[in-house]
Amino acid sequence: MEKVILEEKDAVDWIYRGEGAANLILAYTGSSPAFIGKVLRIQKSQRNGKSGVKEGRALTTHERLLWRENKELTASSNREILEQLYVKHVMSPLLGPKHVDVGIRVLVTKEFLKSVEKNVTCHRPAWRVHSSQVDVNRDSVLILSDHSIFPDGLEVREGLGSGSQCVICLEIYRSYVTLCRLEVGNLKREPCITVEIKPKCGFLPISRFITEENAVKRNVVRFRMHQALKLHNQEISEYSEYNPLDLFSGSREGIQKAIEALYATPQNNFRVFLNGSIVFGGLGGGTNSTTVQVGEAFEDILKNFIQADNGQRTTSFLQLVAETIYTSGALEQLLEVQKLDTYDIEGAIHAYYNIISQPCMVCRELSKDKLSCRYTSLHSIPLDQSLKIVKDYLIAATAKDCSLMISFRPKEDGRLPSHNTVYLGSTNQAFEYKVYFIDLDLKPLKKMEAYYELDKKIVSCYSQMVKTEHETDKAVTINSNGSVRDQRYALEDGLFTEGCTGKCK
Ligand SMILES: O=P(O)(O)O[C@@H]1[C@@H](OP(=O)(O)O)[C@H](OP(=O)(O)O)[C@H](O)[C@H](OP(=O)(O)O)[C@H]1OP(=O)(O)O
Ligand SMILES: Nc1ncnc2c1ncn2[C@@H]1O[C@H](COP(=O)(O)OP(=O)(O)OP(=O)(O)O)[C@@H](O)[C@H]1O
Ligand SMILES: [Zn+2]
Repeated sequence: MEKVILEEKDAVDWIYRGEGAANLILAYTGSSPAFIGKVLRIQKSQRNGKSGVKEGRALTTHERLLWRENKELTASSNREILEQLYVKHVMSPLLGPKHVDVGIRVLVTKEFLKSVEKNVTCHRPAWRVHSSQVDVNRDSVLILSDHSIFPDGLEVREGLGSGSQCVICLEIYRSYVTLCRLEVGNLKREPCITVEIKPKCGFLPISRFITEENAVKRNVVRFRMHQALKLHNQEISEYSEYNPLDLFSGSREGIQKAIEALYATPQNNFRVFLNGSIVFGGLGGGTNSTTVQVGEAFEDILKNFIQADNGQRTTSFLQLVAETIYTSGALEQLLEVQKLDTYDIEGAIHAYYNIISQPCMVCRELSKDKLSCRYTSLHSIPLDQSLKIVKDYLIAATAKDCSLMISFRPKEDGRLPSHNTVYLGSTNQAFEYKVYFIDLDLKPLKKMEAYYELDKKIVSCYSQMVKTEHETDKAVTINSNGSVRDQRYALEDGLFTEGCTGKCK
């Protein structure tokens, strides 16, 4: 595989699958056994004249200091290779290698990247096209397993010659393919359904470095507070019902509640794919991503998958997802990694200034009465301790931002199971499943100040919203179970004006 170089002629075999802020994901439609069942992860650059979303250089001087104990990382002179090494040597051991695909880098020509860019543009959400493009200055891309299919179930049908039109997907192929774009990942005998979840932070911080005015952070989970700011910035149109504390609760009931809430308000936290094609949730990532929800038709999509009466399939499917999360235990591992953030940004930011040997901007801004020795003492800790605090904070940041892909296929009697099995009691069906973490990127050290600023904005916006709400005594409804109804936060935009100081990013 190392010797392979993807050239212009190969671009036609790769079709748009999805994207996030930094990467484009393409699925393979060609016939090379080396690529069947794989996706390409290609880095993008911003359309603002900068050379790349993430700088081409590997680690900065201060990052070298930060990661000095991880020799594999500091030895790398190239950011792309570094990203992969970070997943391999830092995140994979922490999350469990069976849930992480480190991938393989393959060389690409500039013409390949240019051609890919041209081919996929019409499939990308316009707002993503507007803000980013394929970074054609990269000389390699990452090949990963396609987590939304079970490639060992593929049946290769008779190929399509160059110039022929496929009767299934109606595309005219410019080179020979054995699987059309819709067939890649399409299991002939049984369908594969994949759920993608971006769980975000699953615990309440208890750090003693959280100031009194931010004490609300100890009681309200970050995701829910962030919703207020996103609503204010019109990045979302309604308040999510999802509470990460439920998903990470470790209880069947809590997980089930979280999955139902994600289904009700998916935003960029929940997507469903059928044989690799998105059938529920937003395409292209981001909270304002193109919506391709199918509403009630989702029942129909589940027809060949969940053996239940019409109207009952979605419920059973959500049960299956919840049961799998409970059984796999993957989220327990993820939570442990997230909890490496023990100081909270309000503590870690001081250690950051120690590392970069700059006067602490936070201590400088805290008025004398608020500047307790709790913070000043952080400036006299040994450098090693500062390095550990910030390193752990950044690892936790990766774990708070990654996603989980869970794929299912019905278990077949004749086939030796190659994956774990989960049983769905309501339909009396057994499924094979696999669970993978994706997007385990290294967070740059220089983001620490932005993290601190965003944290302040989130708390400020949320606190202002609650204050206004109490003052106006409106929109608080009590559910039959006694809990306060979440949608009360979907208040008019005008209510946020005082507390919110700007954009969240
Ligand atoms: O800061 P957050 O919690 O909003 O997370 C960012 C995500 O926003 P979200 O709230 O999940 O919609 C954001 O997701 P979207 O682009 O909004 O889909 C990114 O994942 C971002 O990471 P990076 O800058 O691409 O490395 C994420 O930034 P990090 O904080 O993980 O660095
Ligand atoms: N290995 C994979 N198999 C199948 N689909 C994938 C895979 N990796 C990513 N995807 C799809 O592509 C989308 C974008 O990928 P990814 O999260 O890696 O991009 P990103 O730019 O790093 O995201 P972010 O905005 O969080 O930085 C994912 O949300 C997922 O739907
Ligand atoms: Zn300080």
